[in-house]
Amino acid sequence: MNVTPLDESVTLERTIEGGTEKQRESVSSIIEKVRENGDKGLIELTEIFDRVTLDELFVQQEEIDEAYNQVNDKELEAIRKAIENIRDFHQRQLRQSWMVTKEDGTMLGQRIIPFDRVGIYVPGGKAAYPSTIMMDAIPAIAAGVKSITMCSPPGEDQRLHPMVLVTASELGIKNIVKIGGAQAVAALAYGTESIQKVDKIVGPGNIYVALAKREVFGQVAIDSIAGPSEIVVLADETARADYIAADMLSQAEHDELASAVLVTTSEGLGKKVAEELERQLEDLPRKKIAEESLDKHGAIYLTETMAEAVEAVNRLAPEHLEIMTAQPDNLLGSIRHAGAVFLGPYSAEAVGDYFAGPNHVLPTSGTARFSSPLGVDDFVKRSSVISYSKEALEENGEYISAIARIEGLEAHARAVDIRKGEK
Ligand SMILES: NC(=O)c1ccc[n+]([C@@H]2O[C@H](COP(=O)([O-])OP(=O)(O)OC[C@H]3O[C@@H](n4cnc5c(N)ncnc54)[C@H](O)[C@@H]3O)[C@@H](O)[C@H]2O)c1
Ligand SMILES: N[C@H](CO)Cc1c[nH]c[nH+]1
Ligand SMILES: [Zn+2]
Repeated sequence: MNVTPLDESVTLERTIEGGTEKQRESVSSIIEKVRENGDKGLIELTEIFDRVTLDELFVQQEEIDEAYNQVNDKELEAIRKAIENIRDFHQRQLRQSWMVTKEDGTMLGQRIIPFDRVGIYVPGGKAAYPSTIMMDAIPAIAAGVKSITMCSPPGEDQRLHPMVLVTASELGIKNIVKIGGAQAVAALAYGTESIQKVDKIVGPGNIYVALAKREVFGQVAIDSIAGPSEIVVLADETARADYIAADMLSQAEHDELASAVLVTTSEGLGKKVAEELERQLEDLPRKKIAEESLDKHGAIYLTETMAEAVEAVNRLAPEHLEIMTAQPDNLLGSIRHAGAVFLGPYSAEAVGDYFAGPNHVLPTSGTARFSSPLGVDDFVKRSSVISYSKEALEENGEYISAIARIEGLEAHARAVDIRKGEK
C-alpha cells in the first residue's frame, strides 16, 4: 500500500451503498415472495440463498442444549463477562419518564415507553457474530422490550453457530429463527404464519439485509443502516506501526467491502504500517478477504499538520476512530463525527467490538455525521402527557383560541371557549 496525500474528495462511501439495480430488484422480489408465501416462501428462499433445506424455522431447545455442550468454560466465561460490561454501559443510557406540576395545577410530562416487539438481525453469512447478539439485544432488554425475535442464517447443518445459540440463551432470547438475508427482514416486518411481525428491526447485515431494511421502513421502524465495517486510525510519529496494522487488519478481515484507513502526519510511520500490513497479512486465516478489502477500500493518507488530519477525519466521519498520538485525549474535543472513538495504544478496536461495553453497531459510510451508535434510545418511544386544570384553562384560554383563529380553525377555538362558558 502506498502512502498518499489526502485529497478532499476522499470519502468512506463505497459505491455499493445503495446497491445495484439487480440487487434492489432481487430484494423487492424476495420481500414480495415472503409476503405472498409466508413460511413456505422462507423455506424456498433459504434453499436458494443459503443452500439449506430447513425442517424447522425456529431453533429448538435441544439445539441450544447441544450448543452448550460444544462451548468450553473459558468461552462461556468470556461471553458472561462481556454481557455484564455491555449491560452496565447500556443501563446508564436509560432515560426516566418525568412529570412537572406548575402552580396553577397544570401537569406536563414525558413518558418513556419501550417497543412491544423488536426483531434483531444477527449476520451469519461470512462469520458468526455472537457479539452482535449482545449489542442488538442488551439495549432492547435494558429498555424493557418484552418480545424479541432474533433472525440469523443457518449453516449447512441447518444449525446456527453454537456460540450464537449460547449467547442468545444467556440473554433469555426465546424466539430464534433460522433465516437470514432480505427474507428475514421481510418476515419480521410483515409476519408469517409462525413469525409474529415486529415494530422495529435492528442489526447490521450485508447489502441484501440493508436494502431490505430500507424497503420495509415505514411498515416498521429500523435502526440506522450499518454497512460493512470501517476503521480510521489517526496517528502521529509516536504510534506503533505494528499495533496500527493489527487494528486495520482486524476490520479488513470482516468483509471485502470493509474499509481500513490510516491518516497520519508521519510519512515514516505510514511506510512502516504499509510494511507491517504485508507482514501480518501473511499468516492471517482470512487473508484473502482482508487483502481484497485493503486493495479496494484501504489507504494510508499523509497530511502536513494534525489540524488537517483532524479535519479529514471529521470529513470521513468513520464508524470507528482510533487516535494513536502522543496526547490522544487532547484531540477528542475536536472530533465531531465518529461512531466510536478509541483513545491510546491499548484501546484496540477489538476491545470495543467485543467487551468494553459501548455498542458496536455504529453508523457507517459517513453517516456518523447525523447518526449515533445503537442504544437504549432505539428501543423506546416518548409519549407526552398534558393535564390542564380549570384555573390554567381560564387563564390561558384566550391565547389558545387566538392562535386557533389565526389558523382559521374555529372549532379548535370553540373547544376552548366552551370550557370557559363563552360558547
Ligand atoms: N456494523 C456492525 O456492527 C457489524 C457487525 C457485524 C457484522 N457487520 C457486517 O455485516 C455484514 C455481514 O454480512 P454477511 O454476508 O456475513 O452475513 P448476512 O447475514 O448479513 O447475510 C447473509 C445472507 O445474505 C443472503 N444472500 C447472500 N447472497 C445473496 C444474493 N445473491 N441474493 C440475495 N440474498 C443473498 C443470504 O440469505 C444469507 O442468509 C458484513 O459486511 C459485516 O462487516 C457489521
Ligand atoms: N467491527 C464490527 C462493527 O463494525 C463489529 C464486530 C463484530 N465482531 C467483530 N467485530
Ligand atoms: Zn470488528
